[in-house]
Amino acid sequence: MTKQSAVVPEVVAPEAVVVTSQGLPCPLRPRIPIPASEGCRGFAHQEVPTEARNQQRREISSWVDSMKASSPTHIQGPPPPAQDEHPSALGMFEEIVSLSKGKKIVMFLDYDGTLSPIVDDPDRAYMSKAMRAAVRDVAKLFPTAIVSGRCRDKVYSFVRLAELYYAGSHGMDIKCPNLIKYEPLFETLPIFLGNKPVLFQPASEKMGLRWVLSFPIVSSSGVKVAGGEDEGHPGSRVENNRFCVSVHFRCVDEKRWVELAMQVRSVLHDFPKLRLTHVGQGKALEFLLESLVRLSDSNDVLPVYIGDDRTDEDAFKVLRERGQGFGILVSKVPKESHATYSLQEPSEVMDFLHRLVEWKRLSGKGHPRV
Ligand SMILES: O=P(O)(O)OC[C@H]1O[C@H](O[C@H]2O[C@H](CO)[C@@H](O)[C@H](O)[C@H]2O)[C@H](O)[C@@H](O)[C@@H]1O
Repeated sequence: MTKQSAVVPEVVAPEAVVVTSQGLPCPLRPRIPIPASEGCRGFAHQEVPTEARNQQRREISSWVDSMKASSPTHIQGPPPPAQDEHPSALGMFEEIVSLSKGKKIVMFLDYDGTLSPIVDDPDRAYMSKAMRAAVRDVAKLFPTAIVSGRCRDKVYSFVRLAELYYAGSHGMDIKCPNLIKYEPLFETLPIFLGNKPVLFQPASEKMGLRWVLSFPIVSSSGVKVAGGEDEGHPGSRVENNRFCVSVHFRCVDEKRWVELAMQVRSVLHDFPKLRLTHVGQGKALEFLLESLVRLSDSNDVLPVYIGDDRTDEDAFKVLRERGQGFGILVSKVPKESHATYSLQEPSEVMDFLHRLVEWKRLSGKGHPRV
C-alpha cells in the first residue's frame, strides 16, 4: 500500500456474517444439540450447560475478532504508509503489464468496497457514473466478471452493464453476458456462442432460504435477531442474497456483536441445510476460469482479481495456488492477504482501470490478446 501514518485512527467496520445454503465448512455450527422448536416462528428456549455456553462464546468471540480483522474499514485520518508486502498496483503498473506480455488479461471485480465505497445502508451502495464508464471501457478490451456476495439481480441493478459476467451469492449464481464479444478469445468454446446466457446455480432454492426469510429471525429468548425494527440489536439487518443471507453487524454497537452472532447461530439450528460461515469467492473464480471460459489450462491467460474483503481472499488464494495471475487487495490499512498488490480505495481502482485501458489502447489494436 502507499502512504500510511504510524497510528491510523480507524473504526473497524465488519463484513456481514453470511448464512449460506451451500454445504461449506461451518465453524459456528452448534456442537451441542439443541431441541428443535415447534414451528418456525418461535425458537424453544433451551438450557445450555454453562461450560458449553462459555466454550461457544469463546469460539464466537474469536470468530467475530477474525471477522473484524478481515473486514473493510472506515479510515478517519491520513492515508497509510507504503506496505511492502502488497505494493500499490498503480506504482507497479509497468511491472503488471509486463507480466501480461503474450497473455490475455481476464478481469474479476468484486463490487462492494471495490467498485462502490462501503456505506452503512447496503441498498445505497451506488456505483458512480465514472466508475461504470471505466468498467465498461475495460470490458470492451478484456473479458470482465463481477463477483459478489450479493444476489445477482441486485448487483446487476447497481452495475447495469449487460456485457459483463455476473457471479452473485458468492458464486452460487453465475450468468454470462447476453452478447459475447470475445469470440477471438473463446474460439474453442461453443458454449459462449449464439447469444445465449449461461447460468450456473450450484445451490438450490429448494433449500428453504426463502422460507426462512419469510419469517422474522427470532432468537431462542424471543428477541428478534435482525431485520427492520429490531429491539434486540438495533442497527442489525438481514439481507436476502437469494442463495445466502447476510446478517449485517456494521451499525450494531460493537459490544453486542458476540451476542448477536450467538443469537444468529442459535436461530439456525432448525435449518440444518443452512450454514453460518464466511464464504469465499474462490469457487466463483474457479468456475469462471474452468467451466465457463475454460482458460484454466491455458498458460496464456492472466486473471486479475480486485477485491476488498475476506471472501475475496479466497479468490486471491486460488490464484496464488494456481500460480496464475494475481490478486489486488483494496484496503487502506495493511492486512494479511494472498493478494500480490494493493489499491487503497475504489477511486484508485478506477485509476487502475483507466490505466489498463489507456495502456491497451496504446499498445494494441483493441484486440483482447496482448
Ligand atoms: O462480495 P461483495 O460484492 O463485496 O459483497 C459482500 C457484501 O457486500 C455488501 O455488504 C457490504 O457493503 C455494504 C454497503 O457498502 C455495507 O453496508 C456492509 O457493511 C458490507 O458488509 C452486501 O450488502 C452483502 O450482502 C455482501 O455479502
